Amino acid sequence: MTPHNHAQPGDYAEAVLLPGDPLRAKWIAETFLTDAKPVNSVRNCLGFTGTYKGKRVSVQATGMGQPSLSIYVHELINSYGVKTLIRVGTCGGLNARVKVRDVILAQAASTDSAIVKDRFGPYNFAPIADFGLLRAAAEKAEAAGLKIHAGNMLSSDIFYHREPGLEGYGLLPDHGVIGVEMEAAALYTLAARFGVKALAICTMTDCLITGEEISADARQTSLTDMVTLALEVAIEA
Ligand SMILES: O=P(O)(O)O[C@H]1O[C@H](CO)[C@@H](O)[C@H]1O
Ligand SMILES: O=c1cc[nH]c(=O)[nH]1
Repeated sequence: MTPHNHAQPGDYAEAVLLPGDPLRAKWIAETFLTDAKPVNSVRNCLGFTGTYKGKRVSVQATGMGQPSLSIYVHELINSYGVKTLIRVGTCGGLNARVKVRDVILAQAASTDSAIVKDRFGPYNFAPIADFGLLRAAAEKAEAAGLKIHAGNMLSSDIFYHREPGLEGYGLLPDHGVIGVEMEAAALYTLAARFGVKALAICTMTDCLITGEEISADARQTSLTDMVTLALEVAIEA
């Protein structure tokens, strides 16, 4: 069907979860979905469709970074008719309020990426989450007693900055940017361009202030909270 996806038309549900990691996509399909079937394995960027609480839902890995996510998201929207895209990612923490294992809803996504900046000429476009998805996620998290933070995420093209810790992020932490990952701004920009809904939910796995990192076991548990929240939002979108 596309250079990056051999799924057939109709293979994807209208709502798709988007982890960066293909093995996280497999884990989500095997752990949370009923009757999950593989729909894509081109480049090992795995995709699956199954059901959650009786509703059809898919999961598709995007790889790391905004160019990679943009390819998968562009094709999911334009070749497979996907209408709701929810990223389920990991992120670094830029604010002392956010503790490892906390879940962040990316209300907006700042970026250093040319993939967003170069599109709008003299304007600074503000990539934002779909308000309905954001509100649903906040309400469901609260009802479940899950601690969340909603705020401005940084989607950076750079994982390893030259400067250590927070120094690589300039004035952003002082302006309320609470976490750093590598995809949400491109996801929000594509969703805006094609008139579909998107939200990025991330678990904070490494704090750039304290250096604290999440263990493999704890990571699994925390990702369960995030994935369950994303699935609950996806089936009602
Ligand atoms: O865990 P994922 O979803 O891949 O997200 C984060 O992890 C990767 C970097 O380690 C980047 O893709 C970043 O956005
Ligand atoms: O992109 C990412 C993801 C996790 N931690 C970081 O510092 N950056």
